[in-house]
Amino acid sequence: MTINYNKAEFIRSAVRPEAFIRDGRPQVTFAGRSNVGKSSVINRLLNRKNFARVGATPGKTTQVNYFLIDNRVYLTDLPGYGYAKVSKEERDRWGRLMESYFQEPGLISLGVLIVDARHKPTADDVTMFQWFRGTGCPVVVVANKLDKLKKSEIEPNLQLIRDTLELEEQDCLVPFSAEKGTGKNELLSAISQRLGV
Ligand SMILES: Nc1nc2c(ncn2[C@@H]2O[C@H](COP(=O)(O)OP(=O)(O)OP(=O)(O)O)[C@@H](O)[C@H]2O)c(=O)[nH]1
Repeated sequence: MTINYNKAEFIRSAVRPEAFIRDGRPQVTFAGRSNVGKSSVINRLLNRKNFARVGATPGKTTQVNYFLIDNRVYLTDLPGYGYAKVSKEERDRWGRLMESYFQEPGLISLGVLIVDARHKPTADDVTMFQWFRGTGCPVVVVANKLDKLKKSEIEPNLQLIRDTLELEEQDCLVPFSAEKGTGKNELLSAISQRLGV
């Protein structure tokens, strides 16, 4: 039975590893640089306007947010990274939380890394991709803000993303626009296919 993304509820924010959810349901984990449009992508998937936070002060909160979809699957929202104005203390807190998250076996069923379709992925994007890889889970890469590209720029930019992240044949790169809704169905079916639901 397909997942009903209209049935989504916020469960909790985890600021410490003790609060990570471990109840056996599959978890689809979203990560991305601050301001890449992660909240907008999540809102688009869930057919909501202001469900996941959009446009708040970038990088202000270091917490893992859990949304339960259709009572079956968690959408796990990792705190954004790479925001220059974050204090060292906040960055360290982020690092410790992520270390715990990625080190714990079996937490992630599927990784969704959101990058900016306009730019070469940053060193932080590459690191995050490798962390996902390191868990052994499948990873889907979403190239967001596609609407900001000229048609002629799309293919070269996607290739740059593939090359920089060293994507392999089986890896999925979904061109996406949270603004326009482009790529939504492709992303939903990539998720379903990889979760086997
Ligand atoms: N043109 C365009 N703008 C987008 C798109 N997705 C997001 N934005 C804009 O990008 C800005 C950042 O979006 P957010 O969804 O808040 O980004 P975020 O990654 O969740 O940011 P943090 O809260 O800092 O982690 C907002 O002004 C959005 O309206 C898109 O596909 N196209």
